[in-house]
Formats: sequence, structure tokens, C-alpha cells
Amino acid sequence: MAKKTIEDVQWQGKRALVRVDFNVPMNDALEITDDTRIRAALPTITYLAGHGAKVILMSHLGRPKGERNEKYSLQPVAEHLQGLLSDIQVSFVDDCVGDKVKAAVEALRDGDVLVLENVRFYAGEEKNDKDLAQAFAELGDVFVNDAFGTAHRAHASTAGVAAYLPSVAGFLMEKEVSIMGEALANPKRPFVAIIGGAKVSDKINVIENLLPKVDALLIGGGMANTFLAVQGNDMAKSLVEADALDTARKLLDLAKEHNSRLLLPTDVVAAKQFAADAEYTVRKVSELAPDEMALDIGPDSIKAFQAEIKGAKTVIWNGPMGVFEMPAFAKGTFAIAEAMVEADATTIVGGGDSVAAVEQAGVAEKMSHVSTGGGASLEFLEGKTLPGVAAIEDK
Ligand SMILES: Nc1ncnc2c1ncn2[C@@H]1O[C@H](COP(=O)(O)OP(=O)(O)OP(=O)(O)O)[C@@H](O)[C@H]1O
Ligand SMILES: O=C(O)[C@H](O)COP(=O)(O)O
Repeated sequence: MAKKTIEDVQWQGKRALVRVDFNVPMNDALEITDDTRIRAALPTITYLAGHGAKVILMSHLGRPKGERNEKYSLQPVAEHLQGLLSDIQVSFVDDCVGDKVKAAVEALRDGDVLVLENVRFYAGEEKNDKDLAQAFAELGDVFVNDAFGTAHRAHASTAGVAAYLPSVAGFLMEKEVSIMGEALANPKRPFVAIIGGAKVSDKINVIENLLPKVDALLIGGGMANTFLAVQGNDMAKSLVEADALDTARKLLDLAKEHNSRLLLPTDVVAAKQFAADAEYTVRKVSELAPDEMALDIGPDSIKAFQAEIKGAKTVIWNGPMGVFEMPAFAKGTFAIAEAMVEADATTIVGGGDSVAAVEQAGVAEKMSHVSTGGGASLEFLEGKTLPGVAAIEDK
């Protein structure tokens, strides 16, 4: 990528102020239930420590609304990080600015790691407050942004601080932006995108941005119902967004305009109740009974989608094909994941439920890239410039 990275800096003895995205899920006992985001930051942390930097990590956790709240403390995350980094000394300080934090930074030896308390305990963080950004900047010599998952937020610790320090990307940020950026700007073809999830309205901009670029766009999940309704199918009790019918029509026209093939399901798995134990049956999309709803793509659609994926050289996927939380309606989603694993292609899974699905299927390691960003990867696929990326210096 055309941005400076941690490899462009001489680190020995310098203070690396690193924004990471340690916004990890936790249970009521404050145990981390998925540490993917912490592990994803390790290459940057070990590189910096290994090159003699004093490593100062800042992150948000949850949405504490500008107030200190122990439920959102990063202390358990710091402890978990120490468990992952047995050769490196990791300490924690229960604030993220001020004299106590400055003293903790002073006490660091080259190669040590310090985790600061949640930056969202200060209201200025989300307001991108200049004073807070400056207070962060005083803690480091160079700012490293490795928080791709938060790069769509213009906050004091993601964007504001970059005005006061030399700013470079960490390895995770570099990987996310270069793999997804390259796929969008210069894809190996055929380029196939698969979009699913509940609503068309959440993904309009993604579809608009992808249609001119892709060779084929496969649409599944609840959002496909709205397109199928526009095409004259009676979707019965299925989730259809009445407000998005015009939009769906325009997107179908846009596909024609760009000569991109837009594939919709031809059959679905239908049930009478939205329930895990509901009886289900396979129906052509034109043959739903009045009391049925479509909850997954059907076997013919799976075959058609798989054939597209099999022939592709680049595949990007965002959003499940059905209600994958219920095993009866998860086959379409898992079949897409399997097809991507088998394809001889660059395979990218962007954000949210599709990432959960590839993890459940145990195939995350077999994809070229699984993004650590939910909202951030969606905005990236929309073609937006992410403030956290824009703030990093160009090469
Ligand atoms: N046919 C369907 N009918 C109703 N709900 C559906 C259908 N297909 C998928 N869903 C639901 O859509 C939800 C996922 O939609 P969403 O748009 O949030 O996905 P996503 O792109 O992965 O988003 P996020 O990043 O917010 O997780 C899942 O909970 C799934 O059960
Ligand atoms: O989990 C995420 O998507 C990021 O950490 C950003 O969190 P936010 O939506 O609370 O800003």
C-alpha cells in the first residue's frame, strides 16, 4: 500500500504509540470469548518490541459513552495479551492520559509493552477532541495505527492523534487495506462478489460500488427476497423491505447497465415459522405457499453459486445466505464457505456474520483473508475513504 508502515521507522529506544482494535466480545464474567482481534495485532506488537521500541497500546472496548465503567476495562485484555506474549513484559495502567500514564510510559524498558485503559472512558475520544488527541500524542514518538476494525471512526485515538506525530500503519492495517484494496482496484478475473444478510438497505452502497467492478454478483440471504419481489415473485411471509423495492429495482437496472451478471436464488428453503425446530421444505422462488417464508437459499441456488465461485479468481463475501444461526437454514451459508475454500482464487471474507460463519465452519484459516473489521470492512467495500487510513502518512 502507498502508506508508510512500521518497517519505515528505526524503532530502537523510541516510544511506539499503537492504536489497536481490542474491542473483543466478553461474557458476563468478563472473560474474552473470541480473541481473534488480539491475536491479529501480535505481528505488529512483536515486531515493535523485537526492534527495541517501547510499545504503548491504546484501544476502545465496547461503548462506555465517555465515562469510566469497569465493565469495559481493558485490564482483562492486557492480562490475556501477557498470556499470548510469554517472552515480553506486558503491564497495564488504569488510565489513558495524564501523569500516572506518563510515569508508566517512563518506566518502560525497550521491548516492553504497556496497555492503556479504554480510550472511550473520555468523551473527547469519539468527538475527536484536539486536546485529548494531543494528550495521547505526548505519550509517543511515532503513532502506529493497526486498528483496521475502527478505521471508519474519526476519533481522537484513530485519526486526531495523527496530526501531532509521524504516523504509520501496522502490519494488520497494511494487510487489510492492501488485500481488500487490491481486490477492488485490480482484481484477478473472474471477480465474483457474494452479498447476503438481512437487509438491502444496509448494503446499497456496497452493491453500487461493486457492480461496475465485478464479473458476477451473487445475492442471497434475506435481502435477496426484496429483489425477488421486484421481479414479480410473491415472497409470502418472507422478510421483504417494502421501502427498498425501488432501490432494488434501480440496482437491477444498474447491473444491466454495467453488463454485470447479478444472480439471485432460484429456490429457497421455506418454513412456516422463524424457528430452529420449524418444519422446512425446498421451494422454487415462484412457488412459496402464502404462509411460508424463505430462510435459506435452496440446493439449485447453491449449485449455481458454487459454479460461479469455482470458476473465479477473486471472491469477496459479505453477509450470510440464510438464517445460519439455525442449523436447518445454515446450509447455504456453509456451502458458500466450502466453495470458497475449494476455489483456486483470492478469497476474502469481510466482516460480521460471514466471519462468524467461516469460523464456525472451521475454515477461516483456509481463506486468503478474513477481515477483522465489521463496519470498517463494509465501508471499505462501499469505496469510502476510512478516516483512520487517511490519517496515515503516504510513502
Ligand atoms: N432469509 C432470511 N430471513 C431472515 N433473516 C435472515 C435471512 N437470511 C439471513 N438472515 C439474517 O440476517 C442476519 C445477518 O444480517 P446482517 O445484515 O446483519 O449481516 P452482516 O452483513 O454479516 O452484518 P454485520 O456485520 O452487522 O454482522 C443474520 O442474523 C441472519 O439470520
Ligand atoms: O467492533 C467494531 O466494529 C469496531 O471495534 C468499532 O466499534 P464501534 O462500532 O463501537 O465504533
